[in-house]
Amino acid sequence: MHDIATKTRLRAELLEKRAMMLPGARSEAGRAIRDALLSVPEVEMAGTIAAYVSIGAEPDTRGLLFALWKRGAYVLLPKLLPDGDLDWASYEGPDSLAPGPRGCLEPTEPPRGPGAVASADVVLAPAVAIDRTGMRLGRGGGSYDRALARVGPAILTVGLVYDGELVPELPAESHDQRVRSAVTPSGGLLRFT
Ligand SMILES: Nc1nc2c(c(=O)[nH]1)N(C=O)[C@@H](CNc1ccc(C(=O)N[C@@H](CCC(=O)O)C(=O)O)cc1)CN2
Ligand SMILES: Nc1ncnc2c1ncn2[C@@H]1O[C@H](COP(=O)(O)OP(=O)(O)OP(=O)(O)O)[C@@H](O)[C@H]1O
Repeated sequence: MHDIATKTRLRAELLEKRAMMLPGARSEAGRAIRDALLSVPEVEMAGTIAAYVSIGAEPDTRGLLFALWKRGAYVLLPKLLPDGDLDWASYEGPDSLAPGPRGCLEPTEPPRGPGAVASADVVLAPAVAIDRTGMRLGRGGGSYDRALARVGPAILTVGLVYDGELVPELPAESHDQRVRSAVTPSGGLLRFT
């Protein structure tokens, strides 16, 4: 199979493009994505939302996290486990974060276990690219493949990407989990199902 090599190459190309973005692009994209997500009905209704703290050149999620928290939603954030799986703990504002592995900012609240993601009404996932079927390319740890496999079939899952990262087709391996929607700064929420 060439799929793994294709994914590795695509991931490197797309991350290189992100690294060349102008200063301000991350926060501008983050604001557009925040505004789009805050008006999605499932997000407006959600009691619990699984999200993540952006790192590197990802679209900035910090304003979104703050807005969700201020609105009274229970926000769960991932903590990377040594085997690549994700544990989850609650966000209690910007001061409830501390540096974790791989450049991540992680919640300092007590972890609730890898199964806690199943209690979320909406799950937001980082992505490097998403295709027209919802297939998602991540950082290559398989962390979100494992987390998304625990999420019920009726739950809205959303991949967050820049405009140019919605691509026609990504290679799919058997363990890959699709997201049910993607959000981009210019396109807003795009549902796949
Ligand atoms: N913001 C964010 N949080 C996340 C993820 C993610 O992709 N993004 N993860 C998704 O599974 C999990 C953590 N897994 C990660 C795997 C690899 C790297 C990584 O390659 N880090 C770079 C530095 C960051 C950058 O500059 O882009 C590195 O180590 O070189 C980061 C997180 C859970 N939390
Ligand atoms: N359920 C699982 N249990 C253990 N390992 C897994 C599981 N799912 C995927 N993996 C492993 O994770 C590795 C990376 O897979 P892949 O390239 O699809 O990650 P990704 O979706 O890009 O990354 P991520 O989900 O962390 O953002 C693969 O080697 C795969 O074997």
